[in-house]
Amino acid sequence: MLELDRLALAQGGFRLEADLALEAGGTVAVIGPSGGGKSTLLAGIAGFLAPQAGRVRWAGRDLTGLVPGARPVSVLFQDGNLFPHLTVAQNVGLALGPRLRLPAEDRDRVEGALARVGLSGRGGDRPAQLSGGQQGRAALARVLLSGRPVVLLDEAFAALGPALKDEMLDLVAGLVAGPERLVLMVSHDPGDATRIAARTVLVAEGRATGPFDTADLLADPPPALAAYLRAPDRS
Ligand SMILES: Nc1ncnc2c1ncn2[C@@H]1O[C@H](COP(=O)(O)OP(=O)(O)OP(=O)(O)O)[C@@H](O)[C@H]1O
Repeated sequence: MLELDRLALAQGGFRLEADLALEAGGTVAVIGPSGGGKSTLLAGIAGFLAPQAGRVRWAGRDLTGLVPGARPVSVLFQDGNLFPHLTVAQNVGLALGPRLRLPAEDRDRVEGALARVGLSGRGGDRPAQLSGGQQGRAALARVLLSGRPVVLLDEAFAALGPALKDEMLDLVAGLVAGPERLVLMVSHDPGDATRIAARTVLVAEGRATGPFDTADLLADPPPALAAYLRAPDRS
């Protein structure tokens, strides 16, 4: 379980409070108005942003004082998930540590992770030789190989076309979001939440609240979310 215990996060003059708990297993969508604090929330969980108050716990372990690399957390952003000068295999292998020359056993594990995301035999390529969707798959392979149970996706697939994005979401639901893991997915598209996230956290008006049943929340949204969902351009 991920616990955000009376957490208070601040960026400049912006302040976000969160006091909620999320059971492991499956995907939780994070939705809310632009500038509402979704990325701030993920930064607080990942450890990029130290809280003003409160604790972050995973499986009962207090993560609050830990640097990002020491947390059981993987993060995927919209861009910049792969180092362009490294091969795909080296990028994926970073999940096992900072070494670029991996022992044979680890090379096998990298190849196994690539196979799971449909990239068998592409380990020697550079990221630029892969399509956008394939780059997303390679980043997911690194998440899988890292074995870190909390996976944060911050608009990770927003740049992909609708069909490719759905493919990536299904890959997340099928491969990443196992019973021991928790995937938190920021998205501007309520359809993403409906597709793979049974639960949703709402981030609006300075608070992260929930989790709510996704279908219930979208069927009867509170005013701040309703106004956002009605907006013609939610990006
Ligand atoms: N580095 C920063 N310094 C000062 N203020 C910041 C910083 N980063 C974010 N903010 C402010 O914090 C607030 C929340 O931003 P955040 O990026 O968390 O929102 P968001 O919900 O992820 O937005 P979007 O959906 O547009 O990506 C905004 O008002 C933003 O201007």
